[in-house]
Amino acid sequence: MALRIEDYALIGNCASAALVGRDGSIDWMGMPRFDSEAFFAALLGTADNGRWLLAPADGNPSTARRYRPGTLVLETDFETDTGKVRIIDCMGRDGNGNVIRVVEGLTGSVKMQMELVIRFGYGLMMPWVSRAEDGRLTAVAGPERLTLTTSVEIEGIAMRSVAEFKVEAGERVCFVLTWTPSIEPPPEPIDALAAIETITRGWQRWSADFDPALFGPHAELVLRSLLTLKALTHYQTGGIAAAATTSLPEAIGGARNWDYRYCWLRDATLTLTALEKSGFRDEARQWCAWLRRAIAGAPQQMQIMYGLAGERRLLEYEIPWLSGYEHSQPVRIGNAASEQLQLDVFGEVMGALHEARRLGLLEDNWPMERALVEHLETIWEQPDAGMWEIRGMSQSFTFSKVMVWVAFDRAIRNIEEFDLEGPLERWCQLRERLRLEILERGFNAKLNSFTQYYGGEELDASLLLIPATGFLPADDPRIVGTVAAVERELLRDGFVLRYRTATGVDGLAGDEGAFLACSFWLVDAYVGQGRMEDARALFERLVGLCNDVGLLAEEYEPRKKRQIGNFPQAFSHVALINAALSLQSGQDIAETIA
Ligand SMILES: OC[C@H]1O[C@H](O[C@H]2O[C@H](CO)[C@@H](O)[C@H](O)[C@H]2O)[C@H](O)[C@@H](O)[C@@H]1O
Repeated sequence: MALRIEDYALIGNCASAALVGRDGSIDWMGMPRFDSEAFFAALLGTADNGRWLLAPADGNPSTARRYRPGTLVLETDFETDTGKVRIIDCMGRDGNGNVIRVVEGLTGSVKMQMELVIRFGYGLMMPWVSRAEDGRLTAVAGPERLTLTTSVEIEGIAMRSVAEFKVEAGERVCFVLTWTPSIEPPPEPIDALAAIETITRGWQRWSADFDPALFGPHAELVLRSLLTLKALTHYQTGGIAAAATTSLPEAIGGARNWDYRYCWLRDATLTLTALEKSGFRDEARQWCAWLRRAIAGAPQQMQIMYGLAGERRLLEYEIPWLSGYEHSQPVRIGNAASEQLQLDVFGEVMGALHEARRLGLLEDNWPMERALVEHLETIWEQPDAGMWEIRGMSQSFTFSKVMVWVAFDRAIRNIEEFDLEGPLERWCQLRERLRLEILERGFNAKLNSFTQYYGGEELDASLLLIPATGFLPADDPRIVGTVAAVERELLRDGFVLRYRTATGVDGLAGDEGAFLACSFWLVDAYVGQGRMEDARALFERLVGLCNDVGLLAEEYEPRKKRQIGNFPQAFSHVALINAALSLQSGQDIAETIA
């Protein structure tokens, strides 16, 4: 069985990623892209679905792990009765991507085991494993090839490649697993030790732009969050994956299991804002370029999410041969949310592009934005699936309408601030009409709160974001009332739920945990209302949920005290960064969505 989600750490090369367990097993990985078919899929099944174990052979070693500061180079120390070893894990881009694993003897002598089980096609396809002319192990199935370079003697036993070897203090044993298309020549061998140092320096150069003073006492965790966002950003395309995994469940044993290895405009736009506010302008520029390419075309065909290079067909299907994380089924590939109408996305896109223009990162894009807003004029009154991507009946979600307001507002500001052409008066009238409509139909005076959707009586954590849009300030009595209502209705064991699943609004069976981003938004709301003690206390509680290497999944199950949902998730880390920023500056994140 796979480990607890928080027992994994992320390594990656800004094109694909892998999860390394505390036990030394890489249980999730595909190459060359985040959304490639995994060849290690034990995370969602068993060891027979592919994994790469490298660990002491005997006993029950104690482990401690960390990233090298400012990098995605992971060090796991194993202490046994006979000695101590360190495994250094990281990924590079030699070939079409590789994993480098080095066992370093620290003290004594440790007997090690290695078990490599490659199953291409999400844990299903057994490859043909053979020796290349130079003696290296190669595994081929159809279009894919993996090549293992090591000095260790490997045996094939029961469809697995295994080895046992001893590591003495001061000794280093290297393994490099490289992915290449099978039609290309095998990869050139590399110097693993030199590559690790180069990769370390590359990440540290990136981290050098980080200014801890902006973030206060938890600056180190913020840097880890930024590194995680960077790791989820595809270096060539600029597309940002929402998470490194598919189908880690929102409730253990449940069916709310989705594929997050794609680029959501919402998540990515918020990621861009967090990166930019943290001083990482190049990423912001790259993202703008990605966005322009992805949404280029007919505005009515804009999607809420795309593949990493802007691919549009993300057909959702189930893969029944994987038993699911702790038997949480189904395991899904692709995501049908790509076909939904989610009106908030227009606000996020227009907000991000307006901000990019203000920062001088955007030129000549206005005709496309104008076309998008003109299209929005024709559809904004429709009910939608909302930012939570419900699969039940569409509704007029209040937050969606607020984000429609944002889209018109930023379009107007673009015209006014940058002297651009557009139907200013018509859009001003629409914006005002929306404002009045939202205040009338999205606010319930009896509850003294905004509601999940027009005319409803339920709460929704997305409403906590209203001050960040500029629609109303954080200290407006209607916002204060909404925050109080969220505290009353959506807090579970001190963490915020997205909404009450029991109402059936999402059309899905079962429950889910507390959505971590929402709890961070409550921190922002407290800061906005000057409730600094509450803000600090909640923030401390939340950062206490980060695993030993600073990573967060999408959700937390307070009763079982464990992380759940896809991992690590950009949304959670973006919210952590913004909350740290707002706590440090002592004010709400006015217009984070802009
Ligand atoms: O729970 C239902 C939905 O869950 C996923 O969506 C969530 O993750 C997205 C990516 O981080 C985020 O943008 C969205 O706001 C979240 O609700 C899933 O992708 C959906 O298909 C599913 O309906």
